[in-house]
Amino acid sequence: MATANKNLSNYDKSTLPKAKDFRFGVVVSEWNDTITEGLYKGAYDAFLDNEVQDSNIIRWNVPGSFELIYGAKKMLQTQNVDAVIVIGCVIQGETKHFDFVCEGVTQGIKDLNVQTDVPVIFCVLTDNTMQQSIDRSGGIHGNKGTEAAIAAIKMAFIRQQASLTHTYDSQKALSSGQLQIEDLPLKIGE
Ligand SMILES: Nc1c(NC[C@H](O)[C@H](O)[C@H](O)CO)[nH]c(=O)[nH]c1=O
Ligand SMILES: CC(=O)[C@@H](O)COP(=O)(O)O
Repeated sequence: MATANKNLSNYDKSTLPKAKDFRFGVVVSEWNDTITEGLYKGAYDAFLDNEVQDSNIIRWNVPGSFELIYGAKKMLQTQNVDAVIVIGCVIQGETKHFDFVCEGVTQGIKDLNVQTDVPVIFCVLTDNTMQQSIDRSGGIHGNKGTEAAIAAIKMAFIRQQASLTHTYDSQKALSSGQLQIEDLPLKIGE
């Protein structure tokens, strides 16, 4: 559904997982900073509205959207976070640079979601005009930053549940005798 048909920034807190104990990283591009600051405010306000503690929101800035990839990689490698949001705003200029930046960031963030265990939420506007960016960072079409924070809360919960499920299954199988210790994958140094 196109954003123009529905403001996706409205959410019902009662339907969301409890986020009080989650820690979130947010990597923010400085390109088009009037837009990225609006996106960040949307995300930050949504986190606080869902009882995320200010001290559990870690913000780093990077020069442009292409650097969001490296920034997110170092964030999840060095910080104990349950999810990361990358915030950027790429606006079409005169050349094909827009295409390469957008594709590069998209693929890079996708790779991080495949290769690492921490969800990285894609909050990068790829707009034709500044007005489209204004409309989606707290304007008539809502705030993609708000949507990203809600997605981050949901994905952090999924990650938490998945780890519990994995641990529970193996312990349950072991205690019930269905599974012998030698059947478990050999883990060195854990
Ligand atoms: N034109 C935009 C850029 N371009 C800069 C790149 O993201 C990158 O920082 C540069 O190529 C150096 O690696 N970045 C945006 O975030 N938004 C733009 O509209
Ligand atoms: C996405 C960009 O890098 C772009 O805004 C730069 O503008 P131009 O294509 O006119 O050099």
